[in-house]
Amino acid sequence: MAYVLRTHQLTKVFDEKDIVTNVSMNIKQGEIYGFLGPNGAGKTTIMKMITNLVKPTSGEIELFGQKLTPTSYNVLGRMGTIIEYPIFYDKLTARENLELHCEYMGYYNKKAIDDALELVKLQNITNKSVKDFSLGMKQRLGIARAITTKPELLILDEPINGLDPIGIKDIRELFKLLSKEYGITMLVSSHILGEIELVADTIGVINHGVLLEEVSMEQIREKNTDYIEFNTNDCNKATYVLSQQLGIENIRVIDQRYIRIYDNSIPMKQITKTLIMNDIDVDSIHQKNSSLEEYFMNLLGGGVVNA
Ligand SMILES: Nc1ncnc2c1ncn2[C@@H]1O[C@H](COP(=O)(O)OP(=O)(O)OP(=O)(O)O)[C@@H](O)[C@H]1O
Repeated sequence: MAYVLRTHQLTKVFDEKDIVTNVSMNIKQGEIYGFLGPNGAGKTTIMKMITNLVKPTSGEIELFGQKLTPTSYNVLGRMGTIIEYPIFYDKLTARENLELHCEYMGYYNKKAIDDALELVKLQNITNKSVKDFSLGMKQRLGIARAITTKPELLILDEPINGLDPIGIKDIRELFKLLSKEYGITMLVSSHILGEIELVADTIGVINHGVLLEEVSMEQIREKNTDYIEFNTNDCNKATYVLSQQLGIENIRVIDQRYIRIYDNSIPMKQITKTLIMNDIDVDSIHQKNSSLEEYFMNLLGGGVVNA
């Protein structure tokens, strides 16, 4: 398996506070890696360490198979990044901003600028200065800037933040295009699951600086378990009866109103019968599929991951 980016036990302590702890991420060539976690989880700090903007307290970063050091300029030149909000020269146009950027990077190539502007659909906005751009246009220009130098890896920190649904859809399509057509590996952070799950091949979930899970979307979909859910006014008695009489252990009480049974071996009919025979009122009992959202909510212990 070819990895474009790996971190090994990456750790950052700021002011004696553990901000990132022993994070080992593995990003494969060509994939979109969704980096999901609530605000303040440590995503930006990790991205800054990967781009040499912040020095790790300990641990290692491996980019394109090479260990990242303070002088890894060649490796950094193979990446395009937007970390926090993209900053532009406000009075200049989109093209002028890209030209300046390319000159600064020592990579002036008119065709690359044309291609990048076309990819993000800004090729016809010729006279407008960036100060008159919408947030979505600025995000798209940020991506254009990150891809003008033909990077192999794109690192984008919350690129969808603050965009309207149409802007989000545009960016999502752009990500897929960059990944599938141009083979660019992407590390994209977000605190919103709905944005990430539609584009990512692999998801890394982080909370309080700890990587809780790194899993492919395919595996996640397989892991989504079925359960039986019913509504009752006496959850305590119901859980007691189900565990004592049917031996069901995998039970969860939601809001003191609903009970979920994660045990496929007992038929729904038998559960209903047992509850009724024990004088427990049961409203609406049904078989359900737990959603992806619940899976992540459980993992994050209620952290914000949905819009
Ligand atoms: N230079 C710094 N000095 C001290 N603390 C910092 C510094 N940079 C970040 N932090 C703290 O590290 C924690 C993680 O911040 P970080 O920006 O990495 O999180 P995040 O997951 O990207 O969240 P957000 O989406 O809100 O930016 C926060 O509590 C933040 O206050």
